[in-house]
Amino acid sequence: DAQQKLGPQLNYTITGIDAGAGIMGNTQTALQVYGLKTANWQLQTSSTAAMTSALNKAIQYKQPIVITGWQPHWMFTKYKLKFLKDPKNVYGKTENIDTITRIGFKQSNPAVYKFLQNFNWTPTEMSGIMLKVNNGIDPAKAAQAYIDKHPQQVKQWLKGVAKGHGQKVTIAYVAWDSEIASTNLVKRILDKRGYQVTIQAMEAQPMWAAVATKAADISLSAWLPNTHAIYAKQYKGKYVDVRANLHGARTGLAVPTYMKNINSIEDLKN
Ligand SMILES: C[SH](C)CC(=O)O
Repeated sequence: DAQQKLGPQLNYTITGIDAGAGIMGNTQTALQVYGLKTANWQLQTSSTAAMTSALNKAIQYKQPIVITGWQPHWMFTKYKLKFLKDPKNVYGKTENIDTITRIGFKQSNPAVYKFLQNFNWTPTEMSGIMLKVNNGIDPAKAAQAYIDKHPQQVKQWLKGVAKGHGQKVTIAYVAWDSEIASTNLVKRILDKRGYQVTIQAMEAQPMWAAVATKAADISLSAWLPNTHAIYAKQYKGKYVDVRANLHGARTGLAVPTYMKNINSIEDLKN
């Protein structure tokens, strides 16, 4: 009930995702700077799937829940959620999702590099594929459906991109819904253009390490300037930031809108 303190109702727990995600590091910082750690609050590490199923259950029973949330993501389409205000700006304002490559990729595969310079889309366009995959459609099929629906955009992305002859390309990503969408779309387009694309899912830190050690050629999943700042710093000089492939992303703590009296991270202490 509204009177009972939120902390005990939630066992002082924020429901998180995979440990290496930047949003998790930012949330640990938030626990410190908002004085929540001293108030017994903790961050539960799990996975995107576990977090979204906990969210689904809480909403089903109209129970309180605080999650690590981000846009673009289907959870904001499927459920009525709101970000908690972040007066200390721990999570930063809007984020970009950047495309990064290993050093030397432009020289070894100028055509695919050209594609990466062209590739960019909006949160709404990404959400189209994300929702299909969330509804159980195979990511490759959801990607093909996007290509069929956006022929002009795909033609633009392929402008000046020479056909491949089976050259191998490796894309590393983290299995967040947003990255499953972008990685499968780019794989599909480049495979059809004659390249042989392998996609590898891993945790965030190994993804950056894979590009930095040239184990992978590309990642479409660099959340910057804030969320992956720690990795960008750790691997400074060991990757090429080609461009933002999406603008207007965002991360933070989020709650269902029925939690009327919780509107800021500060309110968690009440
Ligand atoms: C969960 S967001 C997609 C990215 C991140 O937190 O590292």
